[in-house]
This record gives sequence, structure tokens and C-alpha cells, in this order.
Amino acid sequence: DTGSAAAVPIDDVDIAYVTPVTIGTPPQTLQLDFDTGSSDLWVFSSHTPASQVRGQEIYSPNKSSTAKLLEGHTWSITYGDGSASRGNVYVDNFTVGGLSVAQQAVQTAQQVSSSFTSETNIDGLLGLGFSTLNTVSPKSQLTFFDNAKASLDSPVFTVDLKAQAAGTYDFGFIDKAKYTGEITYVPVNTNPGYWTFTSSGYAVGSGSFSSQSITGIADTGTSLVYLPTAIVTAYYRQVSGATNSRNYGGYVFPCSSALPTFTFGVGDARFTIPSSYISYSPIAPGSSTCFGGLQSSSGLGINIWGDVALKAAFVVFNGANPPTIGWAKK
Ligand SMILES: N[C@H]1[C@H](O)[C@@H](Sc2ccccc2)[C@@H]2OC[C@H]1O2
Repeated sequence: DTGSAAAVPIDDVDIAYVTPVTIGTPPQTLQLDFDTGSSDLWVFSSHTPASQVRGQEIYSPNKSSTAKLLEGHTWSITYGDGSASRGNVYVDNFTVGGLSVAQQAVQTAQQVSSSFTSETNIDGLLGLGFSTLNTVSPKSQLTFFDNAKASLDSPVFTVDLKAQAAGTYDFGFIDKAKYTGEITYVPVNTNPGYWTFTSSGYAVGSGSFSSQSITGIADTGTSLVYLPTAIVTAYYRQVSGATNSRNYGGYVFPCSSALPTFTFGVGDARFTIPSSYISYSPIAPGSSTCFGGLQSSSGLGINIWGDVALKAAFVVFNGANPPTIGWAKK
């Protein structure tokens, strides 16, 4: 089996991407944020208080003839950005881009935090992290990828995110038309359950490449790139008027400033993030102050290669044993 579905930016700065999925019988279509940085599949639902729903599509298990309540099971998750949700659990038929799983655990939200309510284009999340991170209790549940893996032609999914355009999530195959040159594979540390790998270093603009190990997670659910302060200060030192603003919570700079590119290494391969991806967004509509797509990870305790980096590559999440992650130019 294989599957392929679109990854569509939800706004004009690629803050997040959504992918259509169908749940139940007859099929209910929702747009989910595929998230390699978590492992819960949860949806806005008929159990979500109306006061917390602002136009999102909902999943109604009582309208699905194939839905079954997972008696006595609950879930509760808090994300890196402080957002949170919790609820109960059903199993139902679940399809992504032609790839179906019969009894997928679908976590229905009984409570979502304000950031989810205000993100009106996201109807829920589909975790693509390792199932060890799943929060369902008393029995944790498998991700869509783990449930589908045995039936896939190859135990992989690939991520091709684009700037202000629809990309794809492919399951079970590697599409040679989506990348150029070779794919460089590196080991993944699955503890505690993220796609954690080690980059081989970085360069700012046309500067020399600094070979150093940068361990971090590949996270499709995070918009920006968060790296050690020393690297980030070296970058913004090249940006006139840049400052690390407590007020705006990160590095900002005049939108008119020329930005260097940022290159990161994966093994011997080099990936360059265009300046345009790092000139992320005005701090408010029409403002001449811009917020950077590269920020310090010092407050996070983890380095994160988010969408700003993933957009610059074709990435293979190889779920074989042992798992690896592959990066290619495109
Ligand atoms: N893995 C990421 C996750 O997908 C999002 S959850 C989210 C919250 C609001 C809006 C959209 C998504 C959150 O930010 C970083 C990390 O946690």
C-alpha cells in the first residue's frame, strides 16, 4: 500500500500546514496538522464545547456506523508552545490520501486551549512521532503511521513542504520526482520519541562552514527553526538593526534589512535555507519590523528543525528498524 496527500499552508507565512483526512462511515473530512513532533491523533469533535469551536470541522462519532468508543480511555496533551487539549477516544476507519487504517484510535477533544480555538484552519493534529509519546491512558495507542506501516510497500513517509504552496506527505514510497541528487541518511535517536538527529554544522550566508554536532528534532508541527544561542547570534550579527526583543519574544529586524541565507549540514550534505524563509513575518500586519524564522532554543531545552528548515529539503522519515532520517535537495 501507499498514500499521498497534500500539505497546504494555512496562512501567508506558512505558520502551519494542513492535510485532508477522512474518518468514519460515511466519511467525514477534516484538515489535520501532521506533526512529527507529537504522537496523538486528536480532532475537534461533537464533544468539543461550542464555545471552543470557531469554524473548525468536527468529527461526530455518533454519525459514523463504524465508530466504537474505547471505554474508559482518556488523553491529555500539552505542547511545546503551551497549547493543550484533552478528551476521550474512539476507534474508526481512517484514510489519508488513499491509504486506509481500519481501527485507528481517534482522540476526540472535550477541551482545547485558546490557541487551538483561534487557529480556525486546523481541525486537529495527526502525530507522526514515535508511539511511545502517545498520551492515551490506560492503554497508549499507535499512530496512523505505526498502524499502516506493515501494509506499506516500504516503512517510510516523506515530507515535502513548500513556501506558500501545497506540498505533500507520501506514505510507503519515495518519489524520485520530488528531489534531486542523493538522499543523505543519518541515525535517529527515538528516545523519548521524537525524530531526533544530529546535524553536522552550519554556515551563515557565504561564510565558512562550522563543523559541529547540533542535535535536534525534525518537527513538521513547529513553524520556525530553534538553535543554540551561539549560532543564532552569529547569524543575526550579519543583519543590520537586528535585536533580540523581549517584547516580541525573539530576534526581530527591520523588514528592509538584507538577510543572509542559513546553511545546515546533514553528514556531508549541505542545505541552504533561503533568506526569504528567515524573513518570517512582520510582527504585526503592515509593520516594518520583521520576526526571524531562526530563533534561539535556549528556553526550550531542545533544538528544533521546524518548517522553515524542512521547506528547504525533501525529508524521508524511515520507520525501519532502526529508524533513520534522510535529507535531499529539491
Ligand atoms: N510539535 C508542535 C505542535 O504541533 C504544535 S501544536 C499547535 C498549537 C497551536 C496551533 C497549531 C499547532 C506546538 O508548537 C510546537 C509543537 O507544539
